[in-house]
Amino acid sequence: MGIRLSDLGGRRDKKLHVVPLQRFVTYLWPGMSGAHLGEWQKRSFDISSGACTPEQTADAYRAHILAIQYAWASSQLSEAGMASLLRTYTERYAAVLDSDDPNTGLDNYAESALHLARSQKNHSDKWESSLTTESVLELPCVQKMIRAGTGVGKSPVPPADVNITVGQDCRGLSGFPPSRLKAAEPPLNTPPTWLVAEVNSTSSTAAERSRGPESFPSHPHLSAGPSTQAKPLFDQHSSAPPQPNPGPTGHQVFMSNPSKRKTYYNSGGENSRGGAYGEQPAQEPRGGSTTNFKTAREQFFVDQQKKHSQQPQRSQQAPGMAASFGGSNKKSLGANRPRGTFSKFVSPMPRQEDEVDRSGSNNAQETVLVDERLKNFEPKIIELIMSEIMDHGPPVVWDDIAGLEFAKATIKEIVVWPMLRPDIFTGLRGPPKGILLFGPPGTGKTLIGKCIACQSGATFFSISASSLTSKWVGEGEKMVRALFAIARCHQPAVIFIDEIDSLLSQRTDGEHDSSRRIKTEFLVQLDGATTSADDRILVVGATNRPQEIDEAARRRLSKRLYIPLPEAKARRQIVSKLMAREKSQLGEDELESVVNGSDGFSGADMTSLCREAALGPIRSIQLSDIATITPDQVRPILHCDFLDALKVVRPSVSAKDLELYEEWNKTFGCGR
Ligand SMILES: Nc1ncnc2c1ncn2[C@@H]1O[C@H](COP(=O)(O)OP(=O)(O)OP(=O)(O)O)[C@@H](O)[C@H]1O
Ligand SMILES: [Mg+2]
Repeated sequence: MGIRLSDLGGRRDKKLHVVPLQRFVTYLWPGMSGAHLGEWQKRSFDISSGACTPEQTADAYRAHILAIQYAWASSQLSEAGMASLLRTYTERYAAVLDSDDPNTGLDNYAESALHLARSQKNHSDKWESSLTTESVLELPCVQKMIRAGTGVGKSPVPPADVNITVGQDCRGLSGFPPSRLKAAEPPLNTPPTWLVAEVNSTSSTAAERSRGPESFPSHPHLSAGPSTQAKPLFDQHSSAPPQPNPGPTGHQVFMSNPSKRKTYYNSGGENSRGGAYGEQPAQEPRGGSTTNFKTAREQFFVDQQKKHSQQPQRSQQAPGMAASFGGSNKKSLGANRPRGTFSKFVSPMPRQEDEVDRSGSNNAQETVLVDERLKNFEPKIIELIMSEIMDHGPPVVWDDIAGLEFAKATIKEIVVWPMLRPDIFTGLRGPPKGILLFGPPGTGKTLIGKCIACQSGATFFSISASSLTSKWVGEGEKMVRALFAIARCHQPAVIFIDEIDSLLSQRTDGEHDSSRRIKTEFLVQLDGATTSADDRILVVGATNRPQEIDEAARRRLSKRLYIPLPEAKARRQIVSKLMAREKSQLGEDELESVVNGSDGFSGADMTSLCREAALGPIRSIQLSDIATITPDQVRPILHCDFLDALKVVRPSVSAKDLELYEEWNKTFGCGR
């Protein structure tokens, strides 16, 4: 094939371009004739001759790059060859763009890209082509091409004519230089792909520009597709001297650094199949004076974000951008985060629900003692059990309990001392874990429970049968389990179950399943609590119907203490203690007669007797004086008042009932 290297004669620095140009043409069209090679040689030499304006040079290099891409895309060029050529021509192209010498460079890379990204005109937009889709078809060269396309095997134009004369003025057609006309004349039946694409894109670009700047491609400088080849290679308007350099700004300083640009192009040019220039400049290392540098793409997104600050950050690249950068991984100002348009927007502001949840959880943490052992229980049940912890209220001391010396001593021995000295009460001396207080009503069983709560220093749970029963099936068992679990978390603990007969009455065949399950669960828990050596949980039950307690519960409440009716001494103490708080005049003999007259009375009955006697002074006041009398004028409680009270207050416990208690105490009781 006849490569006419003779055409290179007289050109300066021709040696520098012959070899790459030959290789380029060989890569592009292995079977190309010498006319093609000459065309490329001529163009390359014209570019490097210095006769071209920087704009023309940049356009020419860009055309080279596109031609390389087309050749590679049409399998006319290997990938390695494409990468090598791309590297060469992108470096040259970048050098023209970056150079701040107005004679050789544009120094407007970023600025130009920014303008284009904003769909604004820059100085490259000064060129206005007069070509339209219709007018381009009327061009002689196009007509020739059309005619040549209809012919077979004929070349209408001699190969020698297929040359591009760069930089020559064109007077024949406004906006379409003769070089373009020459280049457009088809030297072969099938013109080179780049040439056809270029002509087509030129016409389309003219049509687009006629529609206004809005329809202009957003990023023609960096776009790879044919439609983005928006500017002609060489036009008369672009030969005008470049715009005065406004002075290097931060980004211009960076972009005018050819070494950095070289690194930029080398970084991804070979592997970036979809983009002509590989990695975008956003991946350049930043620091020092380049910290404030923003690439055109970054600046574009910043502007977009400012414009649409109310909208979520865009994650999708603009179509032009995506085409330009090939869709490879790019660093940007967060625009390529994996948060798509339809992905959930996460507001940096705390949500109201979060605030509620957080406060709710805090409250729950404050009200419910979190323990690993309680994790399986519902918070609601735990909260209910915790509310059953007895509020100490008015303190009750042992002396407030009249009589009952043996019971008090036993309870002190079982409850108080082991709590105080657990190291001594070990082994066989270990206290019983279950106590049953049984006896006639009103004898002070509940009062003893209150005293234990106050004096033992243990966590006191006062549980009634009603608090453990629920209309919901299964809730009662959960309550029982939760009760003992919480007690284990708060050792030492006393679980006081008043009226325990209602909870642990003997199981019968006719009873409801739910109450039977609660009893069973309670017995299971009671067994564990009363047999575990490590747990310091005391279960105290009180009942005035001990004979109704289930035998299994009776066994578990091993210390069964009879709380009998108060003896005469105890009754005296009750009256004396109550009268000491009131204004009374009760002599020893008179008190003795009251104690003797109240035989068989319970502690509650003795309290009722004193209340009745205390109303005697009021009843002696005249009705006319009741509104005006002062407290000091009310007379003291006298013996006669007790005698009147003894007439109306009767013992609440019958002798028959007492026999049952005595009998049961002899059978199951632990007292003397
Ligand atoms: N031993 C006592 N010493 C002082 N007061 C007592 C004594 N026993 C009973 N009382 C008085 O009687 C009231 C009722 O006592 P308490 O409620 O403890 O009786 P109880 O044995 O629990 O009766 P029930 O079996 O009906 O529940 C007490 O508030 C107290 O005023
Ligand atoms: Mg009671």
